[in-house]
Amino acid sequence: MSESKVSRRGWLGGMGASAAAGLLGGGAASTGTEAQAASVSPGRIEAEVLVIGAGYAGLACTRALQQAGRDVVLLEARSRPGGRCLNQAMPAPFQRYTLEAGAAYLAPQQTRMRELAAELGIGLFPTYNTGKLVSYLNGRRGTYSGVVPTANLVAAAELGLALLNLDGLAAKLDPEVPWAHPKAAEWDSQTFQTWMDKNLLSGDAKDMMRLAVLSLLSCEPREVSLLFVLLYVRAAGSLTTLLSTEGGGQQDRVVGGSQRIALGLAQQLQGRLLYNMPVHRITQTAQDIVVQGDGFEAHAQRVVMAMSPGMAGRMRYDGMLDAAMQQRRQLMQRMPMGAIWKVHCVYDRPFWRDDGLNGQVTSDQGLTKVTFDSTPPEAGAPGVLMGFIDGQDALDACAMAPAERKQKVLDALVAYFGPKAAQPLAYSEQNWQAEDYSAGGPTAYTAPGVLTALGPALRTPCGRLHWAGTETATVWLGYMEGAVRSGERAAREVLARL
Ligand SMILES: Cc1cc2nc3c(=O)[nH]c(=O)nc-3n(C[C@H](O)[C@H](O)[C@H](O)COP(=O)(O)OP(=O)(O)OC[C@H]3O[C@@H](n4cnc5c(N)ncnc54)[C@H](O)[C@@H]3O)c2cc1C
Repeated sequence: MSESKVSRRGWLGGMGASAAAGLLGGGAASTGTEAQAASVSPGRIEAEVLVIGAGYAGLACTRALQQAGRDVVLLEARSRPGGRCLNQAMPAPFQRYTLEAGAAYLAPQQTRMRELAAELGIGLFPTYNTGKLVSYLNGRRGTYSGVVPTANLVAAAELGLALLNLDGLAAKLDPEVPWAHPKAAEWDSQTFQTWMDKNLLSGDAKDMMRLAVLSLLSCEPREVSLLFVLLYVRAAGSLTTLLSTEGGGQQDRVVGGSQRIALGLAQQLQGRLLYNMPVHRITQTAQDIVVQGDGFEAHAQRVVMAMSPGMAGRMRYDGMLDAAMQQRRQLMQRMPMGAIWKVHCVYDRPFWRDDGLNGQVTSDQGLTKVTFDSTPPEAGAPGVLMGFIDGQDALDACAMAPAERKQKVLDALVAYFGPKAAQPLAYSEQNWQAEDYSAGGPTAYTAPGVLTALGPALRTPCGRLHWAGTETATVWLGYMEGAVRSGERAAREVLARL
């Protein structure tokens, strides 16, 4: 393997103290020293391939290139790996336990993530799923089992049929080229709300379907294209798989938090992962491709952008005027992120379990409408209720004072789980809209017209520039699994061209 030429002296001179701390291993995982030791010229990095963004896509891509014997450097803006996946210490006095502020769950079908966990010796455990779910619809509280709330049997039957109908449509799509389906234009000319209005009669069924979209994409049905929803479903197998705990998207959790897998991958990269390196400009020349950020310049033969289209769209791109790049630029303006908060309420014990409840909620009101039991697996750990705030609620929550927001969350939990929920011993919240290098979550989506007009631009390389990130995946698009697979696909693309 040829050696990267990386100047440590130049970076330390050109960057602030926190950046320097990151370079010296002060971030969440040590950067190691191998690439830095190959320092030759101030402020300049040289590698065969540069990967930008150390979320799961970038980590998987860099690892695959390194395993293929290529000289690769991974540049990350933050001082930690994992991107939309973030472990946090629980608030005092429970700080020895971990909360997952971002991605948490793994489905049994998410095989690459599970293989990586196994390889790193990181265990999984089942999401607490014993007992009934709570439904809170039209101001009435009930309990149920399975995927669909049964408080209104007619609506439940209608919803069940709608799920089957959507699964049937999704199954016809080729996830590599959903825009090539004969009905793609029809499906991409309407929002999911339009489809719901045409296909669901009862208000309750519409409310529950809205909740399904909110919980999967953190956007409103009126914002997202039907074709995109079908692609999302197709990439995961079925809507039931996406919405299920046992056997589906929420089946398992990672012991110690899902960012552990990212930290483990980062550690394997032996100094090729550099933190506090936000990239601002990418220039393609006849000989190479140049990446610039605060106080550094990096040269390579190929660059992989491993982040959401919106984040990639914030760069300045020079020397790339071909049609593929013009289309990519347009796409990057047209793929907004969902809006999401994650809140955690910590209690001395998981009291809802005593009432035969598994901590999961389906609600059409309240600031948090979907909750899970996020109690850590350690014996004697405190009970934790996690709530998502999605879509319009998430946008509204940005404008609330912290005390008001917390009170609204607790009001909702009291409605679902009773008065004991009113007094958590600790409370924490994560606002993904406020994260500079995510700007929302869990994934980007497309409004009508975008996939059919610009879908191929998701993955088409632009000269020496390649695109990864979960949004470019065809399997478990929007999930950690999709991110890993997208990174490995981009690595194969690069290897074929080096
Ligand atoms: C609240 C929440 C809950 C979720 N729940 C789940 C779940 O339960 N299961 C699941 O599988 N998925 C879940 N997801 C989705 C999952 O987190 C993402 O699909 C996945 O992490 C995306 O990985 P990525 O590598 O594609 O992008 P990212 O994780 O966004 O990584 C991109 C990286 O690029 C970096 N970057 C951005 N701009 C620059 C720049 N200019 N220069 C250098 N670096 C830059 C960022 O800092 C980041 O590290 C959730 C997400 C959120 C937010």
